[in-house]
Amino acid sequence: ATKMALRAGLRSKRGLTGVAVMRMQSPPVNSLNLELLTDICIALEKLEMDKSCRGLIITSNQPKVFSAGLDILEMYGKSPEHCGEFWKAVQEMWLKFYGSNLVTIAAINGSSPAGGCLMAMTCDYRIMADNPRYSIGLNETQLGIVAPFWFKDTLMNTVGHRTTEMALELGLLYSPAEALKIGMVDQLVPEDQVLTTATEAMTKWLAIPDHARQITKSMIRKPTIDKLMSNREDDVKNFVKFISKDSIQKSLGVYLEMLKKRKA
Ligand SMILES: CC/C=C\C/C=C\C/C=C\C/C=C/C(=O)SCCNC(=O)CCNC(=O)[C@H](O)C(C)(C)COP(=O)(O)OP(=O)(O)OC[C@H]1O[C@@H](n2cnc3c(N)ncnc32)[C@H](O)[C@@H]1OP(=O)(O)O
Repeated sequence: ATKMALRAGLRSKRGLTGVAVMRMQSPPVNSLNLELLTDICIALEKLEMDKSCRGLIITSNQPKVFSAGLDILEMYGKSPEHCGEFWKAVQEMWLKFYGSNLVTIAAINGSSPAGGCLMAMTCDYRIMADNPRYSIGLNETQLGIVAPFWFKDTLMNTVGHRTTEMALELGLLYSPAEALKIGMVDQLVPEDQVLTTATEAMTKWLAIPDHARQITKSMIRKPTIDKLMSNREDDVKNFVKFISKDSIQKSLGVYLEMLKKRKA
């Protein structure tokens, strides 16, 4: 049987129709592996084609974690072919979310490093649980790897040039309060109110006529999307070449060990 990695459904509670809630549920930490990325893309594609759907809230069913980012095990000790397939799925997820016609809101109910932060930043609006134990940011350099240009562009479009320099070069993970201050997230609320607040925010976004909002969104995001679209294959090649290096594989191995030791 295939594992359901997420649930998506149209809700009509409290008069909010046409809004899907996608809950990532890939234990233990919603790391984005090929299966979860594929499930997310298929679900989003279906919603995008469903004329009754206007908005999507993405959240996590796992305690304390929104998403741990890309699954390191998909990039560690794997063949170049596998790494290439994986990277195409990461690109696909980003392209679908960043270019979505739906109103997309991230209800960030836990930590969200690296690819998890990227996913949240593709959304139109971000609400995070106000818990100082949680963190969010693009921490790739701390793993000895380099966030590709479209991760960098997404961050720059969200928080600006100077903050991106600091955030990316140092691989900073921010507390919710810090993330709010730099504009990485838009709102903080107590943990048990993240989803209800996302629903309230959605009402505001849905009050705008879809066509006007969609054209405006596309006008702002299209240049960034086109940049990857016209470089997809080279980006895959660069990734495979980079990730296959012995030195990079070694860094990933050390990082994985560190994660395990930290737990012990
Ligand atoms: C020139 C440029 C060209 C091309 C580009 C090249 C390269 C760029 C490539 C990729 C970009 C990468 C993006 C990423 O997203 S990399 C992933 C980064 N993620 C992290 O650093 C997060 C690591 N995890 C954590 O910090 C914590 O797990 C977390 C805070 C999320 C949750 O903490 P908690 O205490 O609740 O759980 P843990 O006990 O730490 O973890 C449970 C279990 O899960 C394993 N784990 C955690 N995260 C990952 C992950 N991202 N991938 C795989 N596995 C993960 C962890 O080891 C534990 O495993 P086990 O001990 O076996 O139970």
